[in-house]
Amino acid sequence: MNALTTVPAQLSLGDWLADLAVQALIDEAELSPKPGLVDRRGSGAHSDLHLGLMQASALSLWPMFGAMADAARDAGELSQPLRETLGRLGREGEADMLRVTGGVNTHRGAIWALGLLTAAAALDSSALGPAAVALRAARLALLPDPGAPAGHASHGAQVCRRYGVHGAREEAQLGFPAIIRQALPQLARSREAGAGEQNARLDALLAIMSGLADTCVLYRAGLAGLACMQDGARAVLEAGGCASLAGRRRLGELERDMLRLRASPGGAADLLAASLFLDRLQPGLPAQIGSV
Ligand SMILES: CC(C)(COP(=O)(O)OP(=O)(O)OC[C@H]1O[C@@H](n2cnc3c(N)ncnc32)[C@H](O[C@H]2O[C@H](COP(=O)(O)OP(=O)(O)OP(=O)(O)O)[C@@H](O)[C@H]2O)[C@@H]1O)[C@@H](O)C(=O)NCCC(=O)NCCS
Ligand SMILES: Nc1ncnc2[nH]cnc12
Repeated sequence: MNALTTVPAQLSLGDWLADLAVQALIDEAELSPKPGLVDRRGSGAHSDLHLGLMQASALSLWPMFGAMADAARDAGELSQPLRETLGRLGREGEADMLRVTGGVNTHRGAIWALGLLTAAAALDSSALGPAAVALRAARLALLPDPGAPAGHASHGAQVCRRYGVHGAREEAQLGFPAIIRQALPQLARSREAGAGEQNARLDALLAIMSGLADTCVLYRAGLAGLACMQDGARAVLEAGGCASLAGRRRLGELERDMLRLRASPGGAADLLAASLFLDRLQPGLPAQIGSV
């Protein structure tokens, strides 16, 4: 029994969804060994991040996810005012995150992906299958966000323009294909093959990395770095995945390459957290979550 399976009678839909979102972020951060990323072993390719900071950052986002879910439940339908509220809550959540981390960007992409998915889940808690939730999130992401600051050239915006790739915005607008077509099917296959839960989650991360245009990797290591990440991740899966000796050797090689390039797949990590969130939603609403 744990806090996720023992749902107290008083938990509201927003509290439940916020719990799942934060737990997914903590599970992602703690999952080890992840190539180039912060995990239980250390800081990966980062000099300003560590596990404690990732955990504190994840916890700081709980009120924001709850507020996004409540806003969506109250709105009851996809609408422009709801999109504007979510944008405002996302920016406020980002400011809270930066206060907690002393200005380090830990979870910007996760606020975006998990914020949309949390709101999408709350919009219709009778349809919590991954594809249905991702589709509602995509429809939210397609609505304009007039409150977004103009003229800010984020890392993602810079490399999307330079290399002509799709970044976090388009991933959401397309209905999270990296999650729906790569991560969740791989998670199911690896579990089915008896890989064990941690190896299955690592395999899901690698499935995302094998195709994603991760703008964090592109910003630090360019197209050659991105190709190295994608090829290396595919090689681990083709060798048998993280539960196999050959796959583990390939994972070690990928890690050495990522550290040499100072490349960290932060976008893929966010999408793994979003995948774990959708995976936990699949059984549907627990009976104890009612009209609170
Ligand atoms: C619309 C936004 C998504 C803005 O997106 P944009 O691409 O313009 O901006 P970025 O600031 O680059 O943020 C995108 C973050 O998304 C993650 N990501 C990257 N590639 C992908 C992808 N292909 N698909 C999905 N997600 C992706 C990634 O987040 C992780 O990386 C962060 C660290 O990044 P960065 O600071 O660039 O990297 P460092 O190397 O550490 O920096 P240096 O040390 O080198 O200086 C980390 O936080 C991870 O989370 C990208 O960073 C959206 O963000 C937006 O509009 N937000 C405003 C409010 C809003 O609407 N909120 C949500 C409402 S529901
Ligand atoms: N585990 C992790 N390491 C580095 N950046 C990240 N962004 C999201 N999760 C991350």
